[in-house]
Amino acid sequence: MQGEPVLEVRHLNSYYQENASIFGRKGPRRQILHDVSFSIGRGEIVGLVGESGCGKTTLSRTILGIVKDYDGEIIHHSQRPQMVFQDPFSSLNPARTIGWILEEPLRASGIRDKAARKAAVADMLRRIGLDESYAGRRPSELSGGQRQRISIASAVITHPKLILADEPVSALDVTIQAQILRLLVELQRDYDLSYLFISHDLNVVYQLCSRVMVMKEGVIVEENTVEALFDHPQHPYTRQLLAASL
Ligand SMILES: Nc1ncnc2c1ncn2[C@@H]1O[C@H](COP(=O)(O)OP(=O)(O)OP(=O)(O)O)[C@@H](O)[C@H]1O
Repeated sequence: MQGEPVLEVRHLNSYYQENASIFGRKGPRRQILHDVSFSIGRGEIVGLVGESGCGKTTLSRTILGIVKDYDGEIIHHSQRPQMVFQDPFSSLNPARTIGWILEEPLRASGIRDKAARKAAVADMLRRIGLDESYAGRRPSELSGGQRQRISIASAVITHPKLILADEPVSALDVTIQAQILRLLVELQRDYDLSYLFISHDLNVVYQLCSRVMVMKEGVIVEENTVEALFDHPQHPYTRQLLAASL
C-alpha cells in the first residue's frame, strides 16, 4: 500500500445464512470470506479478481455494511465509500431525471441549497463529458456508456475518498469500456480518489490498477503490484487465471 490508508480490512470473515426451505426455516450459516486482510492507500487503484462466486461482491457488501454477519475489522479512514455497479440501467431510477438522480446524493448529504446542488450537477455533467441539457433526460434516453457515466458521477459528486466499483465496465462494448476506464482515471486524479476495482477481466485490471488481489473461494491467495503479478505470478490459481485471459 502507498501513503496513508483510506480503508483497512483485518482478518475479515463473512457469512450468509441460507434459507433451508420455502417455510423459512433457517439453513446452515455458510462462510464466504476467510481471513481477508488488506489496505487501500490514498489515491490507489486496487484490483480484486477471481472467478464468479468466489466472494468479490460479498467483500464490497461487507465493507459497505450491507452484509452484517461478519467478524474481523473494517476501518474507514474517511467518509463511507460509494459504489458503482455493473449494470447502470438497474442502478439508476428510471422514473427520475438525470438532474434529480445526481442531486439526490447531495440532498442525502445535507446540502439544502437548491442552487448549489444544481450548480454542482451542471459542473459534474460537464466533467463527465455531457452537456447540461442531459439533466432533463431520463436514464432510458441515454446509451449504456452515458448511463455508466451518470452512475459514476452520482458516486463521485459527494467527494468520497473511496469508490467500490463492482465490474463497472463488464456490461459495455470494448470501445466504450476504454472511454469509461479513461474517465475513471481522470476522476481519480482530479478528486484524489481511491478505487477498489472488482473485475473478472485481468486485461482491464492491467490497464487500470496499480495493485491487484486474487481471490479464490473467499481467500486472497496472492497480492502484488500489477507488474509483478503479471510477470511473476506465484500462486497456481493466478497462473491459471492469466493463462485463461490470453
Ligand atoms: N444473499 C445471499 N445469501 C446466501 N448466499 C449468497 C448470497 N449472496 C451471495 N451468496 C453466495 O456467496 C458466494 C459468493 O458470492 P459473490 O456474489 O460474493 O461472488 P462474486 O465473486 O462477486 O461473483 P460474480 O463475479 O459472479 O458476481 C456464492 O456462492 C453465492 O452463491
